[in-house]
Amino acid sequence: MLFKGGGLPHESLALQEKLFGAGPDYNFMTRIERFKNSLVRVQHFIRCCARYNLHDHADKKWFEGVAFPNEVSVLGPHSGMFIPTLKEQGSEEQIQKWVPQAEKHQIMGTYIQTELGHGTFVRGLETTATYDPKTEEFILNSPTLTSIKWWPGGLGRTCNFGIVMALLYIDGKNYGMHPFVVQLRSLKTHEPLPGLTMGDIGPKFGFDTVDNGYLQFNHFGIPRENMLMKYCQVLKNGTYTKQTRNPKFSYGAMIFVRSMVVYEVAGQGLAKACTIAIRYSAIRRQSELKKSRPEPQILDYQTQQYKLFPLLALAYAVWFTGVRMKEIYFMVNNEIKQGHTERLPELHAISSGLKAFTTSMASWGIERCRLACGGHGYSAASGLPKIYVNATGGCTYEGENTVMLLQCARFLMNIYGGVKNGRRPSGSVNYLGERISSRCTLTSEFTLKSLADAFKHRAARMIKEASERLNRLQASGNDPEDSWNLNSVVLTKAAEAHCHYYMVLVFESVVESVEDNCVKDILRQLCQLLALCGIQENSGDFIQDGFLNNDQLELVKQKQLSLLSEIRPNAVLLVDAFEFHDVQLGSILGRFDGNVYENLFKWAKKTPLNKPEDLIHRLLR
Ligand SMILES: CCCCCCCCCC/C=C\CCCCCCCC(=O)SCCNC(=O)CCNC(=O)[C@H](O)C(C)(C)COP(=O)(O)OP(=O)(O)OC[C@H]1O[C@@H](n2cnc3c(N)ncnc32)[C@H](O)[C@@H]1OP(=O)(O)O
Ligand SMILES: Cc1cc2nc3c(=O)[nH]c(=O)nc-3n(C[C@H](O)[C@H](O)[C@H](O)COP(=O)(O)OP(=O)(O)OC[C@H]3O[C@@H](n4cnc5c(N)ncnc54)[C@H](O)[C@@H]3O)c2cc1C
Repeated sequence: MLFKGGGLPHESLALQEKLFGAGPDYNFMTRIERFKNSLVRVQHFIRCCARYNLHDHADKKWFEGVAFPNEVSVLGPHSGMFIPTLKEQGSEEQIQKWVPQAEKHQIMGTYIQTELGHGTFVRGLETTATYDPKTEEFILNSPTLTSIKWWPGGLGRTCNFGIVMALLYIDGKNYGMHPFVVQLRSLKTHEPLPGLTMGDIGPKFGFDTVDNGYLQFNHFGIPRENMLMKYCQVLKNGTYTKQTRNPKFSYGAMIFVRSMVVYEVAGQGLAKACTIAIRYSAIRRQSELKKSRPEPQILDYQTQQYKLFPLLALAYAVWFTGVRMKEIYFMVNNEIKQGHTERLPELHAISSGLKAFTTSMASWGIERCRLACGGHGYSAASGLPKIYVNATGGCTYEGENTVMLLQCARFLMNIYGGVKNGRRPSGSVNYLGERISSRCTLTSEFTLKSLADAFKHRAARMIKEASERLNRLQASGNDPEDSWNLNSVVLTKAAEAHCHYYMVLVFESVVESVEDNCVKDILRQLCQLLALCGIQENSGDFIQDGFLNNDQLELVKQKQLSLLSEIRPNAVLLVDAFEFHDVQLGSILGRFDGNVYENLFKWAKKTPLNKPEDLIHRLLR
């Protein structure tokens, strides 16, 4: 209950739905079967929403976790991007027109931005929306091969609507990228409308249950009222008006999803992988620690603990950081709605930075969990391959991670430059205005404060050095853009250090807020381990300026190792506390009842390759 709040009743309801709990095994299906199966589940999910009166997004999420374990369904882009963009960018009239239909799933939409030639560089998108005052229509067109829309989830076969991001042209003038609501398929026949060429982009690394698609416009007309007009309007006669506003408001959908991904993708994915690997390591016995004694649980090997417990600590850290990220998003978004846009740059920076930092760490961590399960980890029965291929998508979608770190760094450079000119920073960067001690206060006690301070020192120093290096590159004759590029590796590392500090700080604040002393002690150990592993893995950053010395580094190593033994008795309980149901884990290795071998054997017998009458059998006979 530490994590889930009021979610459990909905989860139990979802688990009672036979269609979600049973059915064919995902691992034995072809891609088309996986997709069809997911659609059947989507329809059943929609029926459940009506039956149980599920309107609140959080309530629906509990159902989705059971209905679509470790995968994204076409409901992801619909409820995560289509509806939020309508709500955030539409006028009151437009919201009234489309949101109720979308929420009742009478129309299904997606977010159509990326093109064959451009994903990262949004200003390089080529799709045009040209206003024709005679017909009062926007004419959408794909002028080049590279302008074909490519990737949007649900576009291939499912969605009948989409929000298309396109360059607005009026009277030959380009007004930049704007969002347009576009009907894509007939509501009667589900066929693509004339003027549209569309389909699925083909098999991918993961995301089998999503029909990521392509879309080419051939001078396709949509009514004037279909441009989302909360912030900008095109009047009937073609006059363009806009509220005084930040032009980056049209990037709002991206900030929203980035903010959600930290918890929904990185936090959940890594916590599930740790649950599987740690439970399995308590079941699996191998080799001998002492002659003539029973084989130990592999979790008793220090090296196994060294692989898994830092990841467990990371899973908790990312989970807590994800919860905090969501809170910050909703807080700042409310401020923005009331006209206070001051914190938008910080929100953009922290959501970009944390999205990148946590999805990269989680992706790496999930793969480590798989390796820690030995041979059985390589089997699809472990559930880990599916978790990995879907979670690692988060490193690319919604802004490729390096690019996102550079956006975070850009903000950090702006803030640091401001501090040099006497401005006081606030929020997540207020430490850049502090006098940071160059003396390390770490002692063998390793208080959370002293650990967080070490990360603060590292982030502040790396940001300062990145800024100074940028200035030096410019002073030596490089233009600002070349200087940025020549400094970009250093900049991404500074952004990572900032995010790392933020994560340690969030974890520390959670530990401080816990009242139960026993829980507090255990969480403190995890937080210490997270921080100590961070110091050791990045030790160069901490010793480069003499902040940490060799003796202290030795203490760090010793404490890390002693924490492994301290955490061991609680390790299984700590993953059980995530409260994932077996259905959500989709893993034989991670089963709650521990019946691993018996079920692996049953599962293997069911594999389609063992069916007697098939082509392979005839060929081999
Ligand atoms: C309770 C509710 C729960 C709901 C749950 C929802 C569930 C969601 C979870 C989802 C889980 C799974 C679903 C997954 C489904 C997959 C969906 C994937 C969808 C997509 O991928 S959509 C396509 C996404 N595309 C991108 O992200 C493109 C990335 N590129 C960019 O964003 C930009 O091009 C850029 C890299 C940021 C550069 O932009 P630009 O060139 O315009 O800007 P500059 O670099 O020149 O900077 C200028 C200036 O603007 C600032 N800035 C940039 N972006 C923003 C922004 N978004 N907001 C505010 N400010 C921004 C920048 O910092 C500069 O500022 P400065 O001049 O320095 O002050
Ligand atoms: C599973 C999945 C689902 C998706 N769903 C959607 C969707 O629903 N809707 C939608 O519109 N899009 C969607 N996308 C597209 C996605 O948003 C883009 O793929 C993503 O933004 C990355 O852009 P890109 O493909 O252009 O990468 P590229 O920019 O081509 O990246 C390639 C490499 O170039 C580097 N690079 C690029 N620019 C810079 C730079 N300025 N500085 C330094 N390095 C740089 C990157 O770091 C990376 O290493 C999806 C993608 C995936 C994988």
